[in-house]
Amino acid sequence: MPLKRKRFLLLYGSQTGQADAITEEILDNSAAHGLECERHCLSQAEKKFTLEKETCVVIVTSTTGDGEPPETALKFFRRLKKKTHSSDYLSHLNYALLGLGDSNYTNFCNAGKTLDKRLEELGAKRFYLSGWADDAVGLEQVVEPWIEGLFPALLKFLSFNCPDLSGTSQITEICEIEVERSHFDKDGESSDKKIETKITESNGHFKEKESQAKNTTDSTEPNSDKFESESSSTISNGKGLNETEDLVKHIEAAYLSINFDIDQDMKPSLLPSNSSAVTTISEATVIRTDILTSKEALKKTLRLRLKIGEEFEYQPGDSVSVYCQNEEKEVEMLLKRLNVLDKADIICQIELMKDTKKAKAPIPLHIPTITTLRTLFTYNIDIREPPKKAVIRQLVEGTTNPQEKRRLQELCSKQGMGDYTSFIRNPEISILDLLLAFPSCNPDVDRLIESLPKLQPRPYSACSSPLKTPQHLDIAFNVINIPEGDGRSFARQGVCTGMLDRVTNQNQIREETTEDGTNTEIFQLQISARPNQYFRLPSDVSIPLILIGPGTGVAPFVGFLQHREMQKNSAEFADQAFGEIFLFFGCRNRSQDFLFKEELMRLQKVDILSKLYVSFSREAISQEDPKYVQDNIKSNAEQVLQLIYNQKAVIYVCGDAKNMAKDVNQTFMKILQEKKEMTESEAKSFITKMRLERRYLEDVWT
Ligand SMILES: Cc1cc2nc3c(=O)[nH]c(=O)nc-3n(C[C@H](O)[C@H](O)[C@H](O)COP(=O)(O)O)c2cc1C
Repeated sequence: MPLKRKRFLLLYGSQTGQADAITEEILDNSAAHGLECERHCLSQAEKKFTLEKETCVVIVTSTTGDGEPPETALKFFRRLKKKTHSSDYLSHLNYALLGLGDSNYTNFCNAGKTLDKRLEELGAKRFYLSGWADDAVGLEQVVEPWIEGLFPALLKFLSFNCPDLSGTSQITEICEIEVERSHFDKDGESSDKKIETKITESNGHFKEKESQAKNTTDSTEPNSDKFESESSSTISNGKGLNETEDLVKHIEAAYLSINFDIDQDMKPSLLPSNSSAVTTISEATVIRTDILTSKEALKKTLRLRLKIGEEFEYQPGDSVSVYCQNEEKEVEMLLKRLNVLDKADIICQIELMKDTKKAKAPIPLHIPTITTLRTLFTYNIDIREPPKKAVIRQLVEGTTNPQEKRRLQELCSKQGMGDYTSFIRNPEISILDLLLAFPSCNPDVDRLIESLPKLQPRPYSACSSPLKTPQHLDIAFNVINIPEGDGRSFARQGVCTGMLDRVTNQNQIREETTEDGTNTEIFQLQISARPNQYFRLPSDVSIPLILIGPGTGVAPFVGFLQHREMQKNSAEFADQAFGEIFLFFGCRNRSQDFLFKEELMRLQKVDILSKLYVSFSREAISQEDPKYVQDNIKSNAEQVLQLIYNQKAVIYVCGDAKNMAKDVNQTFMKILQEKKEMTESEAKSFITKMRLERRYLEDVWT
């Protein structure tokens, strides 16, 4: 009788596909370690798996929104949260947890951390140290060592707990695993030091012993040259090719094949039939496009008016996901570089390879089975995202020139982590850039389809109110322009903002007007609603609002203000007192990028907006002139604190997470210390309390 393989359950909660891809990798590695792995999305709880029946689970979950679990995991989290669960509810369960997050957000890895805490509260035991991977510095810095250490931990745990092997159900032996990981303190602040963490398990408890080690990523500086520069010797550290090869992980087993020998009358589909399993996709028509910035402005900001169907529901504060497509020219260049231009428009079928060695390989959810290569690379696959190391590993296979091969090996090796960050991740190198820089690399298209990620829809905040324009929804965004250089072989626009700019180009209007405008049907878009559970107006209209949104961060607040205007004018709220609204907006220059200027001034005139504070960063001459939103918050500290203290105002922050949201937070800390004579820790607790009460809300992006 064949020996029964040791089994574990693998779960993922993913918003944009990274946790999904990471668990794919774990699944792929499981068979090689002689383990049986059952992988499910957290949305499948109670359908495909039940935690109550499991003994060993590995969970990878990201965080989204303002510290929330991915949408697909919400139900799972809610179920675990139930107060009726006893403290030994999951005492039979042993788990390993990897949280994905981004330390630019205040609640770093909050979903993972909340889950970790809850599992512990319910009696589950960790058999491996929880990892917190940071997208701000590169997930792989934690993910790779975490996965490397996971398998020995799993094998050790399952050996002692697998009845057919040891006959014991208790962990009796000390499990010692060494992992290197980036370290984050309790507040989610990223430390630039690499921590060597020694985990020692004894009777189900872990002790952490930390010693600082050198940060490997700071040894190389970005280099704008092609990749075969002298820096290759920096990575290889004097070691020969064979030694580097040892460190390149195995290539995932091939599992997809493209069949061109099919009925050419079949209709290719743009989206796979199962792509809308969780989300409802609706049609919207762009009926008006305004340029909100002047010709002289550094960036072009567009406002698009979308005609939506009755079924499309949203609230101010919500976002809308726009399904986008890659630029025609870029797709053409890539297909050409892959030597498949001659087959690009032939209808083909994407099939599972009959003899694949990949365990339980499904056709990825984002890939339609009947398609053409051009359709696939235009609508379904992300060709811009810097190639992950798994993709580079595949490129190594298809590369003939030894020097190029070696360089690619280095870039996806453990030692090449620093170079990967400097040369691929930071300059946002695309698969096409990489292929153009490595001319002897000719990968199989089938393999690339397997490993390139899904082209994700892009979220934009609604900047309108359904009360004011029930048939329309407005969005506003900067058109992203990325220059050539730093390894990028050509100048490009952002995938979605570039697409929206191109398709509306002929119909863009510059003067801002508040009238309904043209109703020419410009372009048909596919969209889905992305509700923002907390970033909403309070139902009590008497609560004052402090809105902080420089640049396009002001977008949701235009929706908030229009909504309040409609409420104020309606019979339903006739006898109600409305709370004050302060808006802190910031831009470079009043004549160039004062977005929604007319509309905001109108809203102030009709007394919806109580105070409009605008800072112009490029106009400030003296030290006293407010440069940024936080400067205006500081100079109006008394009034702001009065609203917060005496009237329980809600603070909303929207825009750049990297600098602005952090600076605003710091400013509130400072004014609380200065004006309310708090200590630093009291001010911190005050803001934390406001966050917990959902009175300090952020909708920020990196
Ligand atoms: C809209 C949005 C909101 C996010 N909010 C947070 C957050 O509050 N805390 C955090 O640590 N990471 C946050 N992130 C970062 C993601 O967790 C991180 O990029 C992760 O790798 C995504 O994994 P996924 O693709 O599996 O969802 C956010 C990302 C996006 C796009």
